[in-house]
Amino acid sequence: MGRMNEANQAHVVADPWPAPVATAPLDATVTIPGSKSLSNRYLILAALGSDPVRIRGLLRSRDTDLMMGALRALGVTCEEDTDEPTTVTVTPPKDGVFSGNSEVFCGLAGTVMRFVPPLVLFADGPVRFDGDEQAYARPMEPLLFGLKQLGARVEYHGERGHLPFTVTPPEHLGTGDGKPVKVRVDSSSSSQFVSGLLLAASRIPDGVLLRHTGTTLPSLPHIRMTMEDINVAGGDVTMPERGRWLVQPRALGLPGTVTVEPDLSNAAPFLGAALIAGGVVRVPNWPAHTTQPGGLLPSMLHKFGATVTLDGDPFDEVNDCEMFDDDFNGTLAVTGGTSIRGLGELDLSAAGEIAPSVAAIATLANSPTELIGIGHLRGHETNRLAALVTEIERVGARAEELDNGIAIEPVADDALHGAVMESYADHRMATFAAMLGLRIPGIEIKDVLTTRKTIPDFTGMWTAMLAQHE
Ligand SMILES: O=C(O)C1=C[C@@H](OP(=O)(O)O)[C@@H](O)[C@H](O)C1
Ligand SMILES: C=C(OP(=O)(O)O)C(=O)O
Repeated sequence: MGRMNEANQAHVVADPWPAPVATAPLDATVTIPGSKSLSNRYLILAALGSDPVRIRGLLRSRDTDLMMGALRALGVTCEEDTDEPTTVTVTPPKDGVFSGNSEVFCGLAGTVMRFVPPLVLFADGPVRFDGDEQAYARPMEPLLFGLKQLGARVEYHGERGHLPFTVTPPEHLGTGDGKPVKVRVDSSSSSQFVSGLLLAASRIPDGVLLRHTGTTLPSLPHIRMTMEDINVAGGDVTMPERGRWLVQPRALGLPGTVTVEPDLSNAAPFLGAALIAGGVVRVPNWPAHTTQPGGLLPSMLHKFGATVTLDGDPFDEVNDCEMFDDDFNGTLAVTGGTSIRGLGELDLSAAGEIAPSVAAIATLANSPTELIGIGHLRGHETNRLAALVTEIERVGARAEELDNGIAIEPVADDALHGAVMESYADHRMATFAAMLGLRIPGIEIKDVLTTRKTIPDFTGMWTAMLAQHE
């Protein structure tokens, strides 16, 4: 049975949270917890190795607790340091074989439901996967189709192509003829199908040749992150052309200690606050080189009208990555101007997960913004395009759903008004509402604790940021 712990429960629903209004320009420094995407990749790669790996700066939130719960169900040990819960040592099963006849609970975590099923290829029996009821709507079929091409059997217990399901490992792995297994999947509804298959592929004898068959491919930085992390773990994965990956068979092993970067997508609401409330917000430990899509934020915030510096150097220079060593970390500082410029058309296909934060800034801009390339957000924690339109209109601004995105038309500040806003069990819809609340009095957010999906204490961090002002 999957472990019943706090992560297995969606969250405790309390009264709506009155979002604080910024009464003075900010002058805040905000330390952002570890990246969800890097934390959960390191946990998977450590589980696929043969020696213990110490992960420092691990995000401790619902999605990473669910990942550790999933790995424990498969026979992996995840042990947190007694005095530092963000340091966790992962020890893979002795013989590299994961425990079958087990159950994994995915909650609403895309990284758990897409990265863990491929581990069943190396298990000694079937594994049943389940999650929050809301997770039943999220697309799964392309990943499971990929696993079938690698020899696994899949049985659906509800709707075909969705949670809950059981994966049974194949009797033999690989082609046996010295050639990589050819796998074709349509990853247009989530990059996580490609990432999940790549993470496991190094352990398939003779390797894997993976091809994406769809016309669009979202979140390419997240796929590059997967490739980089696999290669850091001693793997050999290349992308000879866009939409095609070759994974050589390799024994994986992360370095003995790895350190997780701050979650740059979770930095977005805080940095965006500088534009909305005015003043300056600083985020320490900002990596000059990163595969996180949040690395696109400095240039985006600059276009919205912010002044952006890294360790005091102006944005134009910090954008020139040649200036910095690979492991350079600096303090990113974002200073708001007198008004926010709308961006016209902005393609967010590379960074869909920051769309709600970008939408909040665009709602308070002085001209329209169209966010495009994000049709796949309909399959995120909730249908984010529909949710954003509803919530933007709820406070009196105008928005429209497009085929592949959302058009936002700001209105005069005095046409905006407070409201009790829905969060749809979606951490980013809750932080979106908090951003609007900085400028619109009377916003209350239902179920704000849903932010625990990726931030352990969002309301505490938000209140502390507002307490630091000019
Ligand atoms: O691989 C990852 O860690 C992620 C990939 C993206 O998924 P999609 O490609 O489904 O948007 C992103 O939105 C998600 O938050 C995290
Ligand atoms: C889409 C997201 O999450 P998930 O990893 O559950 O897909 C997100 O965090 O914005």
